[in-house]
Amino acid sequence: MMALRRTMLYLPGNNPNMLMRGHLFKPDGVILDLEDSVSLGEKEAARILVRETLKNVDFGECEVTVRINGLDTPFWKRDLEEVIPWGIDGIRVPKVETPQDVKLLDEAISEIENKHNLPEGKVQITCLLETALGIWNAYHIATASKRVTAICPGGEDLRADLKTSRSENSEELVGPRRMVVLAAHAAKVDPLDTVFADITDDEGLRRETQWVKQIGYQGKSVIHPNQIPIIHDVFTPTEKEIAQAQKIVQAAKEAAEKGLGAVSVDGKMVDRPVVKRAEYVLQRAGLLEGGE
Ligand SMILES: CC(C)(COP(=O)(O)OP(=O)(O)OC[C@H]1O[C@@H](n2cnc3c(N)ncnc32)[C@H](O)[C@@H]1OP(=O)(O)O)[C@@H](O)C(=O)NCCC(=O)NCCSC(=O)C[C@@](O)(CC(=O)O)C(=O)O
Ligand SMILES: [Mg+2]
Repeated sequence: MMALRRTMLYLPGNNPNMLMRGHLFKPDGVILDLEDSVSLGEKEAARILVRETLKNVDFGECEVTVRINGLDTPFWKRDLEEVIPWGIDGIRVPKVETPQDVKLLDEAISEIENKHNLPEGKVQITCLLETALGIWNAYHIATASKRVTAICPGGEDLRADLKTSRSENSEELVGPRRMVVLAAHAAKVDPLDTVFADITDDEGLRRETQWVKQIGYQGKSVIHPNQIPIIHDVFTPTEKEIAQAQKIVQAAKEAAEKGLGAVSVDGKMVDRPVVKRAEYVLQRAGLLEGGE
């Protein structure tokens, strides 16, 4: 079945309560964070805490990712060495700007996998694109290694790099978000959206999530457990959508049996792209095998 990444919850690497309990809120994934939620003075202690959490906590069905420090810092290699041996699903790497960044990371991960006799290539990479250069290079970054399975705009850092600020409708992120989603689909990796910073604005979160879903995103990073049900609600097909998709798939099947390409359902043309979209709805609902 299609692996869902509707919500990826950040767990600050210096907060034992959040590290141990985050998965209980049932996000699709958790991101144990060693980067921007941890101050410079706490980097070493957080790395140890994150390692111990990985060793001792059963995260159940959650995808487990660690956000390491940037490749331009003295921390990232030690971060990798401490977390990769403990069976994580992936590394989230911040502020990626070029395909060379990805290659460097890929090689460093392979070295650690080999050293610990782990199957090479199992650890996936999610790239955060948080500068204008990173956004510009999105497709080349997404295709720089087979390990890359997702790319995400990093809205907060991006606003800083673009020398702008957070506006009510995040207009400043429209272009970057569209570039990332296009690059992700071209590269056949998951486009995952950035965080919504106002943890009290449920309506704003719902509106933003509906918009990013509409332009092709498959999920969103999350900073507070209260955001999870809202985002799941938006990204989970409704009963009405499922019923419509089943009707379309059934009509297409019957048409194919009669040797027809296009048919109409409820007065609207159903051809191959419409069927593909309906199949995608059923895959997201866990009712059809397949999908990336
Ligand atoms: C905002 C706040 C301080 C509020 O806390 P408060 O404690 O006041 O909230 P309360 O409402 O009191 O919490 C009620 C209960 O939920 C628990 N609880 C809360 N949050 C939880 C959580 N995350 N995980 C597990 N548990 C949680 C809490 O422990 C309590 O549990 P309990 O006491 O047992 O009842 C807290 O949420 C928080 O720290 N969030 C994560 C912040 C973070 O990681 N930032 C970095 C990642 S973004 C970034 O880097 C930008 C980016 O790079 C990224 C990109 O786009 O990807 C870019 O550039 O854009
Ligand atoms: Mg950031």
